[in-house]
Parts: sequence; structure tokens; C-alpha cells
Amino acid sequence: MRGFFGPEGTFTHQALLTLGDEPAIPLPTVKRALDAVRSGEVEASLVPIENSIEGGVSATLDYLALPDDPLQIVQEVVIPVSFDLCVRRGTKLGQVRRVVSHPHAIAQVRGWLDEHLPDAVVVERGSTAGAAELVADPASGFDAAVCAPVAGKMYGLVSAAHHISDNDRAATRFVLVSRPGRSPLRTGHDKTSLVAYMRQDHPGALLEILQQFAVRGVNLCRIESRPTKTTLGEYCFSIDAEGHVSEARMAEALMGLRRICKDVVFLGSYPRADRKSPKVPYGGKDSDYHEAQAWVRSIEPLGDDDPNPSSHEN
Ligand SMILES: O=C(O)C(=O)C[C@]1(C(=O)O)C=C[C@@H](O)C=C1
Repeated sequence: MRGFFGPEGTFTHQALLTLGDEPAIPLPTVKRALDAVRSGEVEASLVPIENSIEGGVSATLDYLALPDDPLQIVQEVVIPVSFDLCVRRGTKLGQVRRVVSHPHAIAQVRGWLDEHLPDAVVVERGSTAGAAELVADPASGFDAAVCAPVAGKMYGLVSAAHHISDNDRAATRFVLVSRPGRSPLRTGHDKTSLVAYMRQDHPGALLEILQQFAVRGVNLCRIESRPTKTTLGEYCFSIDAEGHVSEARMAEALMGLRRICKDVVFLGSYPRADRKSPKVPYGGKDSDYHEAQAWVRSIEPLGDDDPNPSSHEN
């Protein structure tokens, strides 16, 4: 059985429905949804990871990549997100004093709220659908939820205002996460996610990480720094790169990272939702790497007359 960041009616739920109509368990927080995968309660969970306006979803980035217990992304889904202001039947826009929603949703309608409800108190809660469920109860003290119109309907609310997003092209990316195992097969339009921990802070440390990808012609689709949660000012880098770990240039980039970083947490290679194929640079095909490797071996057959090659290292 699958889990998802719920309750029913979240954008995560809508994203899940695009994967089929298998029964799935709503879990109230991202942490719960990921813990349920770790404990084996569910075989995989769908969680939000990135929004085109607000950026990365910190709870997902952090709980997914626990260094001692990382999970693996096996699929991604991207859906457009658009919000309504949902109220109990009979409530007029002018009567709305207290609004509730998920922090990412609030951030995406900030301009509309400032213009239309400048005096309203805006309160953050765990999810957009959870906010709609709250507003349905008149004793909750909330008059309106910022949520998907389907969530409003699901909890018996009506829309006091439609399409209140400040940016009408907003989209959120969700990932289906399972316990570590074999990556889904390479499709030719894949993404690889990982977290890189620098060996020590020094000038050019980030540049060295980026160079591992750049020299092999691997394009990055997302990079952000996250606190390591050990010392103030210490960060790791959460990265999505174009390509699959079974491709030679990606494997070489990962090996390069592994050599220069304190730790690299692999979070999976999986098909891109937009099916965009990467541009392979000159000399970047698997056959180019294999030919070059065969050439080096033909010059100096590996290890043949040197029983202990590492003894030359200093
Ligand atoms: O609360 C929801 O409906 C969610 O699925 C979470 C979430 C998010 O974390 O970004 C997903 C999409 C929207 O951008 C707002 C909230």
C-alpha cells in the first residue's frame, strides 16, 4: 500500500491520483509519510519536494536524506497548483477575519491577501486540505482556507474567490519515495538526486562540487544549500542532476563527488516528469567513456605488473 501527505484533498493527493486509483493511506505530515516508508508501514509515499514559487520543501529535503537512513526517489509528478479562498456557505468575503493554510500556499497568495483581506489574521497549518477541514467546523475560529477548489468541496465549503494565486503558472513537484533498492530502469530522460557534504569549508568547495558535473557535461536542474544541523553556518548541498546513475558520465560525476566530499547521500535515479532528454555533450556518451577506458587499458593493462598500486600514494 502507498502513503501520501494528506489528508484527502491536498495537492499531494491530487498528484497521487495522476498515478492511478490504487487505495492509499493519508498521513498527516511529511515526516509521518516518510517514517511510514522507513518502518515498512507503507511500501512508498508521495510527498511534495519543490514548488516553482517557493522553492524546496524543507521537511521533505531533510527527512528524505537522513545520512544514516536515506530513502530513494523512484518517480516524480508535477502538477499545476491554483488556490481558491474557501469559506462556509453563507460567509461573505467581507466577513473573513481569520484565514488558515499551509505556509507554501500562503506564500503563493500573499499579494492577493494583502490586497483583498489586508486586516485578516493569517495562520499556518500542516496542509491546505487540513485547513479546509478546520474551516468546515464553525467552532475552529477560522473563516476561510486557502486550498484547492476540490479540497473546499470535499469538506463542504464554497469558494468566496477563485484563482487567488499571485502567479497563475505555479506548479509543484512531488516525489514517490521508497526504501533504498535498485533504481528504476534508465529511460533516456532521467534525473538523479543526491546530497553532498563538503569535506571541510574552504574557498572553492562548492566550485569543486559543481566541477564534477560540469567537466562531464552533466546539467543540474536544482541545487540548494541546507543546514547540516550540526554547527551554525555548516551547510550541505541538495542537488538534482540530469541523467541516470547507469550512464557513464553520471557515474563518473558521482565517483568524483565521492572522492572529494565527506559524504554523498544518493537519493535515486528516476524518470523525469516532463520527459525532457538531456543534451549529451561531445564525448559524453557511454560509448565514448568505454572507448576511452579501453584505450587507457591498452596503454597500461591494469595492475598487471604492480601487485600493490596504492603503495605509490603519499
Ligand atoms: O498542503 C497541500 O495541499 C500540499 O500538498 C503541500 C503543498 C506544499 O508543501 O508545497 C503542495 C502544494 C502547494 O504548493 C501547497 C502546499
